[in-house]
Amino acid sequence: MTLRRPRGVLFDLDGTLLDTAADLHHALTQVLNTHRLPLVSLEQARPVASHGSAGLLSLGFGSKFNADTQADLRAAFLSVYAADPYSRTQYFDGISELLTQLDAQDVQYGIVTNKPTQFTQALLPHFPQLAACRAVVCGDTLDVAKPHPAPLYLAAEQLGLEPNECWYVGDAERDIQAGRAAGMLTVLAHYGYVSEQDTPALWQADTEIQYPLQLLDLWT
Ligand SMILES: O=C(O)COP(=O)(O)O
Repeated sequence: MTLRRPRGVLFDLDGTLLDTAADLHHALTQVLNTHRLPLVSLEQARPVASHGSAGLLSLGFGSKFNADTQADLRAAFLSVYAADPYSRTQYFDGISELLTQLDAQDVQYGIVTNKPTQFTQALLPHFPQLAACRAVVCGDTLDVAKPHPAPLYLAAEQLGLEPNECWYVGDAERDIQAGRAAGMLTVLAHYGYVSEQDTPALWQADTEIQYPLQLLDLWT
C-alpha cells in the first residue's frame, strides 16, 4: 500500500516504541514472590504487557486477583515498577532510526499511551529521542484514556495538526479503536505484544507493519 506521507505520526508506547515487557515482568515476579506463588515466564507475560498492571496481575494471580485484592496487589506491583521502570527496557529494533528518519522527512511525532504519567515520565529521560517529543499524552492526562479518541485529539493539537493529518501506530485493539474513532489512519504494530488469543484481523486497522522501519515503506 502506498499512501501520502502524513504530517504527523502518533505512537503507542508499550509494545510499539519501547519493549517494556521485561521490566513489567520483573515487577510481577517480585509481587508473586512476596505471595509465594508460582512465577510466570517472560514469554507468558509479553503478550499481556500492553494491558498494564491489571493484565499482568490477572495472568499471575488468576482468580486471586479479584475485587477484594486488586487495589493492594496493584499498589504493590506499581511500587516495585516505579522503583525501576527502565533498566530492562529498550527501543524495539529500528525505532531510533525510524524517529531520525521522521525528523529528516519533517514528519512530526508524539506519544499517546495509557501508561500513567508517573511511569511515562520516569522512562522517557532514558530514551532521549522520546523525551524530545512535542506531544506526550498519558493514561491519566485526561479523565478518559484509549480506546477513547480524546487523548489522540489532544496529542494532535500538541503537534499543531488536525487529527486527520496524523496516523496512529499501536499494537493493541484499543489503539486501533482509538485511532479509528479519532479519524486517523491506523497502523497495527504487529511486532508488538499481540497474543495468540488476539484477533487482529478483526480490529480493522488500515494497514500493519511487521517491524518499525517498515512504516517508512508505506509512503515511499
Ligand atoms: O501501561 C499501560 O496501561 C499500556 O501502555 P500503552 O498504552 O503504551 O500500551
